[in-house]
Amino acid sequence: MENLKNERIISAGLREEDADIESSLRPRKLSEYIGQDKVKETIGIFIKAALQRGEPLDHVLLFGPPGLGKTTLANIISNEMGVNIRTTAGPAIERPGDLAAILTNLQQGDVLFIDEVHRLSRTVEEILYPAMEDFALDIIIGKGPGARSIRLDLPRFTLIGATTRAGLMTSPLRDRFGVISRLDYYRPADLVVIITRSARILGVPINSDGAGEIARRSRGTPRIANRLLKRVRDYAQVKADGVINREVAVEALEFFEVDPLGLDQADRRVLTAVITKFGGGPVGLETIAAATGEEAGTIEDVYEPYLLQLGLLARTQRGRVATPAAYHHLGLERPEEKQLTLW
Ligand SMILES: Nc1ncnc2c1ncn2[C@@H]1O[C@H](COP(=O)(O)OP(=O)(O)OP(=O)(O)O)[C@@H](O)[C@H]1O
Repeated sequence: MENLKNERIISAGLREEDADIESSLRPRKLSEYIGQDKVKETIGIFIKAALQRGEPLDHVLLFGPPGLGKTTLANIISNEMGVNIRTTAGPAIERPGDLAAILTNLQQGDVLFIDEVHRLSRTVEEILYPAMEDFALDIIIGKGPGARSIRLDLPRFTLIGATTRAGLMTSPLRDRFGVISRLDYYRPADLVVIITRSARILGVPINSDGAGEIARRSRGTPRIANRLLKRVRDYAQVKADGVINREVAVEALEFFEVDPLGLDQADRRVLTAVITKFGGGPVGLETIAAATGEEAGTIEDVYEPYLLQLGLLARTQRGRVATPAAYHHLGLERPEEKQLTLW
């Protein structure tokens, strides 16, 4: 499923093709971080207060869908605090010893960024509790009745945890973060600013209508916006004069089969099946899966969230239902309307 998610041009996950531009496009200062005003303001206040007191920043938990800028924000925080950042991810820390090694190598004030923090194992998490709370590491020496615990002091550090699934985190871990910030999908106007900035850095000529068209089809996600910009740039270079205006953007995105709402063919196939094969629903997930040749889990995790968010699909107790907006978007007639025309 991970693979399938990533095969799509509009997937929010990190793809190999993003790697070359992601680091060059990443804003370095809080003032360059676009959108997410509430999060930016909150973090800005905490950074300022910590700097004034000459103390490390409290632990920060960032949560929200992939590609919205959690890693970017963690790097900005360390930059603004003037400290080093050490980056790792939940699944990469397999044993308690791995985490102990990382923690004992930190300097005073350093940021430890743990992506996918909800995927830490319980035994690793238990090492983290005293580390976050008391800046201490409890080590057990020996085995059986003779075993004893010694406490090692750690430098005062800031843990920044990132997760797409805050609900999967244990509450003892969640409770140890002093600052919890939720990142939300970006408004098209913010994405226009991000796309225009990225185009400037990449040296791509674009006007505001061109940026607007890419923004509307980017699913509220900067990572997708930057990826679409790159694809449209190639198209503009080969099929037009290199300049991205609305016409070129529309043509290119249609060529890549990303429609005006940011849906690709796979999203439309699911939606069309609900309408044309099941009269618009309600229809169960398993039945949609059988009709489209996808797995039920994939539909639920990959396709459905964005369709629900756009209000094209609704979840009812009896199954999934296509909304009037879905008929409208696909240019299909609703059954009631058909009856009316018959009369
Ligand atoms: N607020 C922003 N302003 C400008 N660019 C942004 C912003 N947020 C993200 N980006 C761009 O989007 C790309 C993806 O961001 P980032 O890697 O931080 O996402 P993420 O939320 O950590 O995703 P994941 O958790 O999937 O790794 C970055 O290359 C960055 O250039």
